[in-house]
Amino acid sequence: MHYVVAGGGTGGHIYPAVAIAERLLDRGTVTMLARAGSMEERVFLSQGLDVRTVCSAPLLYTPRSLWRLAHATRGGVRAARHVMTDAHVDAFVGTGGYVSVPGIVAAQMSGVPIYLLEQNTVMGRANRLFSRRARHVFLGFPVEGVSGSRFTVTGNPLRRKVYTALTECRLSRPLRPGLLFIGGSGGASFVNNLFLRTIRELDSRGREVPVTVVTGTDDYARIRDAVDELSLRHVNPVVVSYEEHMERLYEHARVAVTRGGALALTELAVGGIYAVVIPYPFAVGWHQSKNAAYLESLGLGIRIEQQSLLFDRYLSIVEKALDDEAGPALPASSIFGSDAGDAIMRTIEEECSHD
Ligand SMILES: CC(=O)N[C@H]1[C@@H](OP(=O)(O)OP(=O)(O)OC[C@H]2O[C@@H](n3ccc(=O)[nH]c3=O)[C@H](O)[C@@H]2O)O[C@H](CO)[C@@H](O)[C@@H]1O
Repeated sequence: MHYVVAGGGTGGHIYPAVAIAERLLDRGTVTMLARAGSMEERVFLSQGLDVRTVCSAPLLYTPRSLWRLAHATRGGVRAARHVMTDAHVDAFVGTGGYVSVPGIVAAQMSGVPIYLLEQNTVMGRANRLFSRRARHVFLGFPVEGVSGSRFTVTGNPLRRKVYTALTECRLSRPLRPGLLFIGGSGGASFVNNLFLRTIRELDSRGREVPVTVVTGTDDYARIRDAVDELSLRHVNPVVVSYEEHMERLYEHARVAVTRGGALALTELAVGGIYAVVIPYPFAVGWHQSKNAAYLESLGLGIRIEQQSLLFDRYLSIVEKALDDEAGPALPASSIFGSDAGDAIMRTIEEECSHD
């Protein structure tokens, strides 16, 4: 079997593409589509994946017609069609981001079955436009108003190493005592500022808790300098700009303060790491807030909106969660209790082997 996979732009699109490719590689060969010089190209190559570059245009104007869109991204579609016709392709998988668009259009033109992943509780723009053309849409979270046999709530696929480490983390209770701050794949200055205020306060209370922050590359120097200036006595925080091996940070965490990105929330839920979620307030359709609400409904975390965050209340939530050695229990038959990557791979394999 030969598969083509595309997803790009941010970690929330790129890492699910890696996770699916890792599983499909057990069953055949995989070619990844990426924009030249992009984050997805760098990540795919670092994972030893076979990459072909295509150019792509933003979906800024949400074109209604596939053919108008095909025109706007014609260079990318041409390159993607070459990939589809060079070898017999059994399936195309798109995990979102602009780069998946030429892949979807090329797959449609070449008669290759299309599979899509929607990571969030709200359908993204590209998936809204293309889900009718997909043979199957995998959902990382239940999506309001979406049902039917073509849609399956699988949960979000995680990279194998991350999934294994997190599952072990959840099973080997009690959890390690660390507090982790993550602002999504690009970092978030709001989360970084909250980290500074939190460590100052925990230090003044004499609380010796291991704290790590992943700042994002843009804010790294500012936060590192600010930590040096605090001259802390009890808390000795680790400041990281970007972590290639997130499992190493998750392994030490009991609680995470995080944005509401679908992949971060999935990873925390799988690991049984309590999530204090401060959703990005400008996310399209408030999807981060809705992602967080879903986690909260399962008792796996709490949602605090940025606009209404009261520091003292927030800190008492964090401290209470840090004192809970066992962490939250995963409800029976929750979507976070099994390997979504394997489920997606099995569906694609089964459906394509009947063709
Ligand atoms: C601002 C915005 O609209 N962000 C969106 C973007 O999130 P974004 O890409 O920021 O965030 P996610 O939390 O979904 O995914 C981040 C991924 O990057 C990884 N990671 C992160 C930091 C790091 O240093 N190293 C690392 O490997 C995480 O382990 C995770 O796998 O796509 C997600 C999936 O559609 C959406 O839910 C988010 O709303």
